[in-house]
Amino acid sequence: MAPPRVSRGKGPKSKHDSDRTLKRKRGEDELSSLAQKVEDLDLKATPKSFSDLPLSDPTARGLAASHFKTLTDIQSRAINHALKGRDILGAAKTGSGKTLAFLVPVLENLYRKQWTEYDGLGALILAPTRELAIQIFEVLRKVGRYHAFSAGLVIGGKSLREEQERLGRMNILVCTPGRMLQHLDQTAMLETNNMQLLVMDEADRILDMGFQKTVDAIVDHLPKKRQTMLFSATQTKKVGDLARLSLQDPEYVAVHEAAASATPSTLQQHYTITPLESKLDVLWSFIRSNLKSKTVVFLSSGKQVRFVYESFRHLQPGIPLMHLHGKQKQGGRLDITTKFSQSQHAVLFATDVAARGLDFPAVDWVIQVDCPEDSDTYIHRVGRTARYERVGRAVLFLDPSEEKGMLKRLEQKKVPIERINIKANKQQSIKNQLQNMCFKDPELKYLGQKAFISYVKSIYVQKDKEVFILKELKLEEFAGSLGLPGAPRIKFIKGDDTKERKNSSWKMAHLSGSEDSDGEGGAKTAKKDENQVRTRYDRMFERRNQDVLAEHYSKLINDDGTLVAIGAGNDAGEDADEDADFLSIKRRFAAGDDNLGHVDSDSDSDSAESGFEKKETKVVHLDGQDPLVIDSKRREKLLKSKKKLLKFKGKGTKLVFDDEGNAHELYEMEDEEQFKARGDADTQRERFLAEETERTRHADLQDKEVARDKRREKKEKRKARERALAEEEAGEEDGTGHGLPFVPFEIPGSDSASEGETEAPRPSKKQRVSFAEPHSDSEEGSRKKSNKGKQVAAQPQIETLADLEALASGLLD
Ligand SMILES: Nc1ncnc2c1ncn2[C@@H]1O[C@H](COP(=O)(O)OP(=O)(O)OP(=O)(O)O)[C@@H](O)[C@H]1O
Repeated sequence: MAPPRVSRGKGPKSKHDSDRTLKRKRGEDELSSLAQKVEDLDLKATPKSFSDLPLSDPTARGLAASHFKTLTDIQSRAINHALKGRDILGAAKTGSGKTLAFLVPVLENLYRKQWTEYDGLGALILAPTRELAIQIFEVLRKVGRYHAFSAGLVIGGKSLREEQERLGRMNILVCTPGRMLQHLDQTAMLETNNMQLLVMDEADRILDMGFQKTVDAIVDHLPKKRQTMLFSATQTKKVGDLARLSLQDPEYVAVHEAAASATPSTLQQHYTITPLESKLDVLWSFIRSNLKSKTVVFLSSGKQVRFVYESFRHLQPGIPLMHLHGKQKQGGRLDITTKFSQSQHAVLFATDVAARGLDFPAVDWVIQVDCPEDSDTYIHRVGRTARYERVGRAVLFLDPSEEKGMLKRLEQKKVPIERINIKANKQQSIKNQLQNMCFKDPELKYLGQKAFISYVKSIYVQKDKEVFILKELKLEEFAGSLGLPGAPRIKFIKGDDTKERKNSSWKMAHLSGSEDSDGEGGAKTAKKDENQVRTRYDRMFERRNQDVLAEHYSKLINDDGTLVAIGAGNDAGEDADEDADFLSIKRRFAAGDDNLGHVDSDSDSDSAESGFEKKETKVVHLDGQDPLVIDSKRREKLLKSKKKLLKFKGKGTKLVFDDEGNAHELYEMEDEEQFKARGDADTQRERFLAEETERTRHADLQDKEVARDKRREKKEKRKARERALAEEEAGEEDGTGHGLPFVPFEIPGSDSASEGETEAPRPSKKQRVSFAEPHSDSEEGSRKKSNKGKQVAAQPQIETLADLEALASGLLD
């Protein structure tokens, strides 16, 4: 409870007191009337605009300032229920406005609970990708600009420590699951026992296999009693998922379940039968004939994206090209999303990292060059166009082997899609150009090889074998279409591949032969080559590619143990030997430095004869270690440092003495019979692990509890102090006594002090609520102005990429 305020002033004091009491009273009245309206909400009604909803003034103003007036279907059906605190399972088409459907209730429900800085974390919003989290955060900043909550973005990419320091102050967090879990595990300042709302955008993606465990662990940290909202464009009512999130009697708001199709009606969807080996030609022809469009092109892997981007860039199609995939650095990814959002005409090559949730404005086309893994992914990909009542077109390239299976899947999901044919006269082949480029540029060729391998691998691992039939793909031709002289061999299809090669035409065999000269042929064909006449051109080709490729072969193997390029067996073996040589210690040593260990020397007579400085190769024998060959100046120096040499010496053994003074090893084998009596080794190991895990978990919980208690105690004391101070200062002020409690929507990176604000007194809950109301006293104008100034200053403008990066790359930089 706030301590009684000490009255110090005279005459005007009582007037201010009564002003303040009046305002507080008005705030309370408005709040209770708002709560009553929410209570009375008719859940069967379908409101048309935001003004039909019982919303607080700050939210209503935020929505109006962001030009949101009418409600979309999902908003109209979900917000009512969510305002009443019900759990929601929301499914609606892509681009239908799901973000506001959960953000508005988050703001409102915390507002009605009079949430303040002291109440800690009130709402947690999870998104599957960093980009989506940033996007949600941006919308939150826009519509929540008149609220006084603090909000943060937790997406990794910044030091955990920096984030930790600020997390304790946040009311709303938008985050990716991995990073959030890290904080929940490690940040004692983060209190979640009071949390009110959990939201998951693209919930099905978050709940799929990759994130399941993380989500389980996050939910473990959250209070059981809370409101949970799940949203996605393709949601199922998986009982297991709902149970793991402890959803309570959720309202299932599925806007497209009743609809005739699962995709927006403004979206035209087509597919074309394009054999794998013609895909790049068709894509190129498409891009060349749509230079005045904005297009997103989906490919199955980051390596594919890189290769297509790099090779098309060389070919200069006459439209800006960009690429986005998960392996890019976060800064780069943001840079590209911003650039593509701002572009009028551009092509973005992307993996599924861009498939969900990203709201690129005005995309005309979505081209799916590689078949999506399932119909849900298809729906999310095409959803990058035709967003919020805009028109858009999507084309899916299907290999003949994929047609039947994929169309069946799409039909099951109510996706209306029609076949189109590519006009033959518009088609252009770039195969020769690609081959030429790969020939001249070994790096590009290497990228092509990686792209090939990753594509084949992606087909191999696909679950839906009715759609993805590896045997039916013409891989040699596909490799040729990427500009490669032959298909890199892949271990898991070795059997098929060998058979195929045996049966392949002479021409194909010849092609593989020429690959051999390139260092890519198999051992068999290499032998054949010895008898063949090699032209000068062949030799030039060999020389041109040798070095770079030799390096890349080893990479091909190292990156993924299962993949081997043709002929890499030989070459890689050599490389491996070379590597081994490179790593072994062979150094020169000048005599006289045998301060550690025993030294054998072996003089270099050639160098002595030649008159150069005499050097010796020596071998130092260290106790219990392999001998060290000393043959370099660096090693000479090293030998002078006992400390450095210590790392080459064996570690001492620690002995323990029993009561009789007998020495024992620290760990000794126990009596075998005794050991066996306790059960077999596996059971004992499991038991030991279980006990240790439990012990650690228990200790961890205790540590956290202690840390939390300390923090809570500190916080209570601070609160009491600040309340007293606030009351006192409010009494001394001439004006209304209401200050901006703390920076609204505190942004990662914003520093309120640096924006010229002095420390504002901490308000009580009641003050915060009444702050949202217009001031009516004589100084209202000036106060309003100054507050407005603060709000504007505190709302960082995202104009440049650097701003966005600063915003995104972690919490409160
Ligand atoms: N009530 C509204 N009035 C006008 N525009 C809106 C409204 N609600 C959302 N929008 C706009 O519609 C677009 C799509 O919204 P949003 O990103 O929330 O869609 P979504 O359903 O989450 O899509 P996805 O499933 O792809 O994530 C955004 O540009 C947003 O600004």
